[in-house]
Amino acid sequence: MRIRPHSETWLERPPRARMLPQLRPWLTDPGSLTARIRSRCSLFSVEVLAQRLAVPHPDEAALLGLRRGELAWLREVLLVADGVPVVFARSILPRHNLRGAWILFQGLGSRPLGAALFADPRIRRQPLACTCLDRRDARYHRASAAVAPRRLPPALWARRSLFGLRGRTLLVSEVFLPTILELPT
Ligand SMILES: C=C(O[C@@H]1C=C(C(=O)O)C=C[C@H]1O)C(=O)O
Repeated sequence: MRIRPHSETWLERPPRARMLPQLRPWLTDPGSLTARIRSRCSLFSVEVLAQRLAVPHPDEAALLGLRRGELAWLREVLLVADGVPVVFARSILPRHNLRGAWILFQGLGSRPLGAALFADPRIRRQPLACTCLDRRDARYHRASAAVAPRRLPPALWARRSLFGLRGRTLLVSEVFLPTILELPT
């Protein structure tokens, strides 16, 4: 089934009307998501799903200043709290960024990207934006495949932001699975 690129709208602030109040802090906390989850569970882990060259989603490419169809480094993971996946995360790094400052991307393995990003005072996070991804978006299906056979609701809230280090940029997107609400807010 071909999923046509869907141009969703990324909002600066989550709409109050369409969102469970307990989800809102997860979408707006500017700190490390890894740290926030770790502080709310006993056992945290990162399940690496993919780490390879790939063509970003059109709106990801636009945000990173890449041409449509231009390859970039993709890392997709599940953040797992006490054995339960709670976030599907997708990070995109332009290929020319891999050398030098961003070499960390390659050596991470199952260590959380956030632990490296937030440990470096030189790294700057740009403002968060959020959207609701549904079956029209290929990333919804990536998240759905990652958690199968667990079923997902028809739409998932997600957030994203750019990280910058010496003019190089990394785009981190985080899709919140319904199980995130089982953690203390
Ligand atoms: C940016 C962070 O890193 C988290 C860990 C990721 C990974 O290991 O690939 C990806 C996205 C984030 O949810 C964070 O902790 O805030």
